[in-house]
Amino acid sequence: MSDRAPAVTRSRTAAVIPAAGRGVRLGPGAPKALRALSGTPMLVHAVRAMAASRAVRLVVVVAPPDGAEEVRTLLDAYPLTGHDRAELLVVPGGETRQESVRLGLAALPGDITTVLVHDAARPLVPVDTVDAVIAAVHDGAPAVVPALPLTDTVKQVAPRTGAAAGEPEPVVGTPERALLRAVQTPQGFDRRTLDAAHAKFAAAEGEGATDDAGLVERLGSPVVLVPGHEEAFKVTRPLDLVLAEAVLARRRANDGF
Ligand SMILES: Nc1ccn([C@@H]2O[C@H](COP(=O)(O)OP(=O)(O)OP(=O)(O)O)[C@@H](O)[C@H]2O)c(=O)n1
Ligand SMILES: C[C@](O)(CO)[C@H](O)COP(=O)(O)O
Repeated sequence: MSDRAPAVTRSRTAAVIPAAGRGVRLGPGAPKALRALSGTPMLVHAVRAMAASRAVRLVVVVAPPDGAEEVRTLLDAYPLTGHDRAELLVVPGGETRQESVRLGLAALPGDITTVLVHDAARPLVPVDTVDAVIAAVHDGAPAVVPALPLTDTVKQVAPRTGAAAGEPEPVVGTPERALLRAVQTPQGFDRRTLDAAHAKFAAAEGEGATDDAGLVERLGSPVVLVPGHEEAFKVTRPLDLVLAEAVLARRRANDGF
């Protein structure tokens, strides 16, 4: 666990965890955040990952719109202990990730100045990555994103409507891979910057903003990257569950996690 964040900043940093998605790409079953990894709900892993940072005083979990009570009950069964003892709030979410984050931000107390936004679907992010994001915000960056270089080459295609799935798609370009990064969460923000971005672009809900830093970019504010971590991958498809179980098994074997 990092001790980089001084105690004085602890009271001003909060994490918002959007956890209101269905997990359609994971296949049928409970909402994704409530599914178990090594016997513990994915959301609990994500909450612990945020609370593991000494800088994080409050974690706001954004639950499915009709599931806030169920999520509160679930989290009560996994109390935070020791270094992880942050305050926990649960609020109902919305129809899109952007709307869910906006509802989470609305629940933050007025004295919070630094906000992390972290997908429940990235349950295994290491605390050193969390602390690196927080440290960069505290050093003055208004928006900080953990990111990794790509391993696949990426092709660009033209926007198409009505094409059948699996139909061959014409390629229109190949962006230079060395200039691309795959971005993760937690993304960290100066609270006023993130509030302004969500307020200004609320009307654009569902129109292509796939992360919060993207809204800050649209504001014209600078966004910087810090190194991400391969264990911060997003559990999206069934194979990702296999990888997550393998990571947890390796952690147990290495250090009794
Ligand atoms: N209306 C929504 C949609 C998504 N999310 C959250 O945003 C994060 C990233 O979304 P994603 O991985 O796409 O999750 P789902 O939307 O659940 O997945 P899918 O698109 O496969 O249904 C997840 O923690 C998810 O719970 C949310 O809080 N509210
Ligand atoms: C925020 C994010 O995790 C950054 O990679 C990602 O954009 C979320 O996308 P999703 O389609 O909602 O999973």
